[in-house]
Amino acid sequence: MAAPMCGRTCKIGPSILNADLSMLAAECQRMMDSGSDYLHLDVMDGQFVPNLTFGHPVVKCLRPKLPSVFFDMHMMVAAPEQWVGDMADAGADQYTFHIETTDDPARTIRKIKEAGMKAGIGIKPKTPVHLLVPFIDSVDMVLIMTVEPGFGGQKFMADMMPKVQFLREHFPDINIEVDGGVGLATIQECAEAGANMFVSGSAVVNSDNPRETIQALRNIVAEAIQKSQLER
Ligand SMILES: O=C(CO)[C@@H](O)[C@H](O)COP(=O)(O)O
Ligand SMILES: [Fe+2]
Repeated sequence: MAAPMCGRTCKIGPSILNADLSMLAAECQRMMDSGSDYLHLDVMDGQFVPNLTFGHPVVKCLRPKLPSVFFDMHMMVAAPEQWVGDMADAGADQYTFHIETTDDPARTIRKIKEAGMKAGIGIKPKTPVHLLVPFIDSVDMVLIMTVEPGFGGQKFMADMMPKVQFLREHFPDINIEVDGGVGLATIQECAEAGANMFVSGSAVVNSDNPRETIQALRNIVAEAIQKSQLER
């Protein structure tokens, strides 16, 4: 299962955005049966991103069918504080908002934690990584988007890796999640840069053998960690 990275475990969390959403619960179960560590659920409101997916009512239906699965909510919404209570009640475990959507990230983080969820903070490709620094110590995870948020199946943006490197160098023990275009051809550079939580959507959901793909992703990450440790 998950491998250690700089004191943090490495985890693979499929995004089900490009799954058959008419069979969402079954698709989520299929991903977990294939060896995933958690599920990354993309919530889009059509305002922050030009796409619309689902909200807390769907999460509320999923939770009893997947009682022990970690739900990593990627909240691509213009008003993240509006949905904190509903998502917590629905059974979300982690609530990741985008720093671009709030005038007071510290207040947003506080509200998420008061609701009993882990807090994640994310940035879009054009947002500089230094804006995250004041909040790193109060969140459970940082999300570095490696595509422009809104859709699955986009091309990985390798020029986001310096953001991951910066964070890992300055904050060796935080959870750093990468999200967007992460697959067999791109996960190595994510791991080498220092990410330890890997969202992979199309690469896993559309795979003929998701279990094999997830295991291959894990192997690439493990090799990258070993290589980086040997080079120290
Ligand atoms: O948040 C998003 C897109 O906005 C991601 O979670 C994607 O859904 C990941 O899918 P792939 O790029 O891996 O296909
Ligand atoms: Fe996402």
